[in-house]
Amino acid sequence: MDALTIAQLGNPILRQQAETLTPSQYNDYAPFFAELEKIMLEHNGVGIAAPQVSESVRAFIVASRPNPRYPNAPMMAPTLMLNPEITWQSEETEKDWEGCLSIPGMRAKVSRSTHIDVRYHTLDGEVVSTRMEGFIARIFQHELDHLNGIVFLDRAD
Ligand SMILES: O=C(CSC(=O)[C@H](Cc1ccccc1)CC(F)(F)F)c1ccccc1
Ligand SMILES: [Zn+2]
Repeated sequence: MDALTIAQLGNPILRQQAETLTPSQYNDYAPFFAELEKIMLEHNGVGIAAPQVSESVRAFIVASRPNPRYPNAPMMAPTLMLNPEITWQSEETEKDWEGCLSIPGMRAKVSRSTHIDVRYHTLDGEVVSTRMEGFIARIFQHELDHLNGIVFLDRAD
């Protein structure tokens, strides 16, 4: 597999509805997901969605960690989420800064639900249902938007 590159705003791939992955595809995509995590870390991202490297499938990585903008962000191991969904989201929202590897140099404040219930599949086919809050919930909502052709500037207040 040749090196992945990050699609920039204007690339139509970022405006597509990504395709659901079938469990039989999970293992075929394992090498791609490893590359996806690598390029996210190379760019100091706290998340990345498959369409951002021109693979329009419903998968992303969430990798919260403390950073200058969110010093008390929780430290979490990069987590690959397949066919992710929000099953409930709080009415309560919070505005905060976001960035995007596909829109370098831009920052904007975006309102996101402060609490969400999510469901996703892991590479070994487990179904995970859990509640997220705060910065991790923000990253999840940002990445899920990428699977639906939405970028954070579309939601900037
Ligand atoms: O500029 C970045 C990297 S942008 C980033 O990591 C995106 C994820 C993200 C950053 C901040 C809030 C929500 C999501 C990754 C993307 F573009 F692939 F989705 C940043 C990192 C931490 C906090 C704020 C900004
Ligand atoms: Zn983004």
